[in-house]
Amino acid sequence: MIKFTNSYAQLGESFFERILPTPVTAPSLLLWNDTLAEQLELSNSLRGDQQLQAAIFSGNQLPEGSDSMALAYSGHQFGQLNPQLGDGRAHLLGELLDKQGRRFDIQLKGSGRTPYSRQGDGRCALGPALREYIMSEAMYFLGVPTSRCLAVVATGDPVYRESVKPGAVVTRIAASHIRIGTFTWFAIRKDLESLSALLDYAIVRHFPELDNNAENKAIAFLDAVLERQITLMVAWLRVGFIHGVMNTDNTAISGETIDFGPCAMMGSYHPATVYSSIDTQGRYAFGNQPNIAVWNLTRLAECLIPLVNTEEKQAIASLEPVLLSFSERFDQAYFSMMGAKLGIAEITEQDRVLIETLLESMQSHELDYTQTFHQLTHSIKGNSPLPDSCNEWFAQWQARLEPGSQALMQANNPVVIPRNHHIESVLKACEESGSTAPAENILEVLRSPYSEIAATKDYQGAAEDKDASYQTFCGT
Ligand SMILES: Nc1ncnc2c1ncn2[C@@H]1O[C@H](COP(=O)(O)OP(=O)(O)OP(=O)(O)O)[C@@H](O)[C@H]1O
Ligand SMILES: [Mg+2]
Repeated sequence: MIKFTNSYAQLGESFFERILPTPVTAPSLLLWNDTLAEQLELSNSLRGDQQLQAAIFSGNQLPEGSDSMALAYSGHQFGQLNPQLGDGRAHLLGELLDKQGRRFDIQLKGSGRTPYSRQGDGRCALGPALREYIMSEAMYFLGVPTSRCLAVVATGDPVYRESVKPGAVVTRIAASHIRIGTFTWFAIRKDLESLSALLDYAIVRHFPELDNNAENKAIAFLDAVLERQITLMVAWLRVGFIHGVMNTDNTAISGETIDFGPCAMMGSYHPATVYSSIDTQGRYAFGNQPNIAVWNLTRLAECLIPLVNTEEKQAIASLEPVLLSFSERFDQAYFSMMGAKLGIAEITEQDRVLIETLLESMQSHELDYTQTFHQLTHSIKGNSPLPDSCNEWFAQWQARLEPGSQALMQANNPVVIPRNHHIESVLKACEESGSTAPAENILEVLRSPYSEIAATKDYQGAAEDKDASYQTFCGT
């Protein structure tokens, strides 16, 4: 038996709608994350029974102890408030404790309509389900805080997008699904009781080190969420990740990456890199992500105002310094990370110049972000892999290196990332052949992104056109 617990359900009816997944015609298990299943102690109860796994993780069979629900949340989408979002195609089955006692949500995505579906069909196409699985797995092994996937189950039903696609349900595991938009849901409805209960719950679940009885707990909470967002942004910037749709409904309080809809990896270094077809203004461009994180945190701070002080002005005066601290704290964390990418453990003012100069050259020469740092890692005692105009920079950098530099660089510079064109061709191959072998092959490589295995070289190459024409799409 799966040992579900349902702590979120205890928050009460204003937080969700109880709703069962809609059954599918012919569930068949495509991907199964054995290590994750093991970590969640699921393996014994499922006994490697693929039919049972397919039945449960398509939504056809509700496991005992599960309390299936769609969660309520709002969200600022591209800066505009959408008060009425919520899980329109997802069902939280319940929570599981892993071997270390950490609590995780088990959620189906693509599992049918809910009261929050609006015009949507509640479904997910196979390609995006596989994409979410592969990308989140890659991020996890790159060392980026992220939700993960346990399974992808084909439904046997068509989904209607720009063309007819095979449908799938993806099972997501996350530290929780509390989003900034969850706070917004209650704040804009002026439901202070629920808002306050949500804050208490989020503190217990994600920040147990904070004192839930402290008078200033909302401020301490904002500070803790902000710290996790800084860690997340720095991790994204380290590996070249572009989330693509950093709306407040896609920003988890836990600080994990969630929603891999239109995400992509940057090829050639340029802070303005955008691949999402709907992000015409570059709001969610690679280098703009930290700015958006602050923007999103400001929306969270607004929700917290009534919990800080009945005097709005005083509440704002207490919350504002936390938001204002982002810039300096992020700056420190960012340059420290970039220093590590260059093998420098403790960076100085001069090192900052060294970092910025390199980035400028990479931008003007359109150098590949991942390949350049990987090559630098291997050129510590060798020749420069950079264009001749960077020779002076290269000499300065080499002179700055320390005994631990190479190990530091190896730990911070992946040898392989889930490159856009490789991911797309894997998804296409899976869709056309009906086999998941191409996905399993790339996953094997992406699960050791800091060391080269036999197949790594097949996935290291940049796209011929440097992704100039690459586009990602939302709502798939
Ligand atoms: N096919 C669909 N049917 C119903 N609702 C949908 C569908 N696709 C997206 N939505 C809803 O639209 C909103 C925005 O979608 P978005 O693409 O950000 O999220 P998502 O990928 O579905 O889910 P998540 O953020 O949980 O990963 C969400 O409320 C989502 O539930
Ligand atoms: Mg979303």
